[in-house]
Amino acid sequence: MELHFSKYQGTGNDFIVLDNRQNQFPKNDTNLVARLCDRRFGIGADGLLLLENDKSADFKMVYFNSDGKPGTMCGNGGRCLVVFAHSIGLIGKQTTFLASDGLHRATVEGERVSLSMSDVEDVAKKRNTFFLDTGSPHHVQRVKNLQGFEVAREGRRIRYGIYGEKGSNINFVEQDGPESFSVRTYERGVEEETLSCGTGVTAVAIAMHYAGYTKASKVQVRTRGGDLQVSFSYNGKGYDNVVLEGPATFVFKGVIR
Ligand SMILES: N[C@H](CCC[C@H](N)C(=O)O)C(=O)O
Repeated sequence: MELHFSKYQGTGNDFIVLDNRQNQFPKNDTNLVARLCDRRFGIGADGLLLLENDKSADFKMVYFNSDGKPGTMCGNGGRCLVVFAHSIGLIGKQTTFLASDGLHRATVEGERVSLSMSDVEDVAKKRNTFFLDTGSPHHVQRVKNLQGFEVAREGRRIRYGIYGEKGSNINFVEQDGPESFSVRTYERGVEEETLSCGTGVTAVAIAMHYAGYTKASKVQVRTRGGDLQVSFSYNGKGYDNVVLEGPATFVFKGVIR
């Protein structure tokens, strides 16, 4: 078996990307996916993305976390897959694709991608923490001194302590200005801090607006791997017109034998 792959990254959240329109990838092989994502025994990535055929959209995104198990929606991965689809000539500047949480629209301009995200029905608030689903589940917590914060240790404790086996992604946020925030995320399925998490950044922007820390409907979010923008409309109960915008970059390609 010979598998051609590409490596992409979106604000430092990195992915192995494969064109699986011929269905040749053994996607039930959890150990293989985990091994390909392993940074010592494999190519190394936070996740693996398959581009597949779909009846109603330009393509389907199938996403696995680096533990080899199917993930829910991935915002950085979605942007990477759009750039990949554009590079193989499958799509033009506009596209619609299917992911685990439904249809997404995207616009690609070089390495910049605007990606529509799921509506957010509600935000649960508990003291200074929030829980919401932006296609993936996210805990959002305000902290002081984010750069010195023990993200992996605290993230792991909350992920297993509060959210149990199913778990959640855990985001820690500090406000930089009226419309800007810095975020660090412990990712479920990677079980480590990653340099950026797109659905997490989206969750942070919405939670901070919901709590009144920002009045802006377009928020700048800084991650360790780069900057993202999130825009949205508040409809009195939840959020719609949610768009995540930022870079997605080809890194290298290769063959697995
Ligand atoms: N890194 C991703 C996916 C986060 C969700 C994933 N870790 C899961 O819980 O399945 C992103 O949104 O950019």
